[in-house]
Amino acid sequence: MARPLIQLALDTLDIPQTLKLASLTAPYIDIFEIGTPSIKYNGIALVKEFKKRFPNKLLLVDLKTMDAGEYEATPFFAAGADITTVLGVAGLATIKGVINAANKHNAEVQVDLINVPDKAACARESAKAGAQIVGIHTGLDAQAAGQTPFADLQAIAKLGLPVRISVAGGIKASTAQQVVKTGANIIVVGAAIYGAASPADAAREIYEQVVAAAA
Ligand SMILES: O=C([C@H](O)CO)[C@H](O)[C@H](O)COP(=O)(O)O
Repeated sequence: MARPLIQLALDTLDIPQTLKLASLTAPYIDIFEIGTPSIKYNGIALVKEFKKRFPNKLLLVDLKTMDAGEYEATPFFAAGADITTVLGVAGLATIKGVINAANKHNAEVQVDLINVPDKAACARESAKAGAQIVGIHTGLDAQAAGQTPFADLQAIAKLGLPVRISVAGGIKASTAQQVVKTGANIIVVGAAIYGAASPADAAREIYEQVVAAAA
């Protein structure tokens, strides 16, 4: 099996701290994600800064677009985003708008299935519309209420759709192998790395778990 990619969700608001985290963990990370709180707080300048500092990494900007898909996503692709996210609950017109923007910039779209009632239907429609990635996502607030992404990941993986599957929601070293074996192509990790005493060690441990599971 090809090794799934590891995505670091950078949800910290402080720019120097964010860039330091990225530098410390870079050997083990394939995709840097500028998290939703950070992109709202810091804006598009941070996208340009990341592209300049980490030209060899993929960059996902977690816009979680809800409306005006093409209009909102276009400047972020133009600034260097390789992937942006659009909410599944936004509906197909908005999803298609972000796909149009991505296609014009040779970039990709992730449809985030957070809080989508019928995730299978949304994943099918997103794949048909040309999205490259669907995201199984238990958000931070849902995690605090005890929810996990594992059952949804299993259900979507079973569909065998022509999209890559990303999984996010409290993933850590002890659950990394499980999500790889269930069929995730992109493993998103936030708090388990940025909240660790040693983010570099935490990232390396997750990398080793993903490599082992994919072997
Ligand atoms: O997307 C996220 C969340 O909605 C805040 O923007 C997180 O980045 C994502 O859930 C990954 O973080 P962890 O759950 O802490 O691993």
